[in-house]
Amino acid sequence: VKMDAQIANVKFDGLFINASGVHCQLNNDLDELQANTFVAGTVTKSATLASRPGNPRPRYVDLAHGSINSMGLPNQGFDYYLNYALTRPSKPVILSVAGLSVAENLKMLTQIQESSFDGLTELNLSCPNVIGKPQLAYDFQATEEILTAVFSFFKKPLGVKLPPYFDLVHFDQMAAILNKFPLSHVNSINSIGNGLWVDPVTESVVIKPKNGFGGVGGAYILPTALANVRAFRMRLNPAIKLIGTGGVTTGADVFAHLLCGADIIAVGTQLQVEGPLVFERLTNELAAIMDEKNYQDIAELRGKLKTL
Ligand SMILES: O=C(O)c1[nH]c(=O)[nH]c(=O)c1I
Repeated sequence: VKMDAQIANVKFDGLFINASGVHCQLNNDLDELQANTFVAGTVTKSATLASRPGNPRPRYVDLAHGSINSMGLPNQGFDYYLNYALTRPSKPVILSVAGLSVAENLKMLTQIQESSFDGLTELNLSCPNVIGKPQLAYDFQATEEILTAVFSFFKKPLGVKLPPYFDLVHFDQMAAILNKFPLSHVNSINSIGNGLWVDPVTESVVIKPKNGFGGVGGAYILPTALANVRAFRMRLNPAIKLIGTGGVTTGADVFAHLLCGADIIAVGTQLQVEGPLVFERLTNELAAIMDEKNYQDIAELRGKLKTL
């Protein structure tokens, strides 16, 4: 079964990447994914200029049908990931940046522009867990302003990581903004921000930061992820590709994301829970579904979701 995709000048020989934040903080984590036959590319942990320890622990918990996290952007610092991208990969590396200010984002993007990096860059506009900082992509004016500033000098392929939206008018408004820019891709969705999990035994929240509020991932968020992928596929210029992220735990979930229009698929919570073997399982489960339906190539079904 043919499973590949292209975003800008980058060819992915397969469908799967990790979701930024999972299995991608250190070189060894990234190398392990790069070496995995069923992984087509890797995304680095979103970077800030300086390294960060992140929020106090416990800051990640697996739940019955997903996860909750308030990591707080722990990372080794931008140079670490740029170096990785420049020296190590056999497969595509997507560099994720999440500066704490517009200036910090522009500084990192300038360094990428001036470097020999020729892969994809992803501007994370949706981190929900930096205390005191909003998810930037919920501010449409600020989003348009930062993309205008970025594209005034950044000439390499650039995508954005978006939070989930929950209102069709917001899809219209956000897509209208994104269509103004020569984006390589949109990665949708990030975790559903500021969920809360309560442990009835301890009568307590389960993560320490932010009084227990954190981003929700995993099966809980699949309907929201599918809606966002579909909504943006229907609204964005075809030249803007889609990375479908959120709620993938089975081959059927992958198939659903593809029907909604995803070009490649990112796996987060289920990678955290199951480890890198998840990619072989998802590949096999998807291939079985495609065989059963007599599809030879993903291109035959991508974006072909039917309505009633
Ligand atoms: O807390 C985090 O580090 C984090 N957690 C998320 O769920 N999404 C993000 O984009 C980030 I930057």
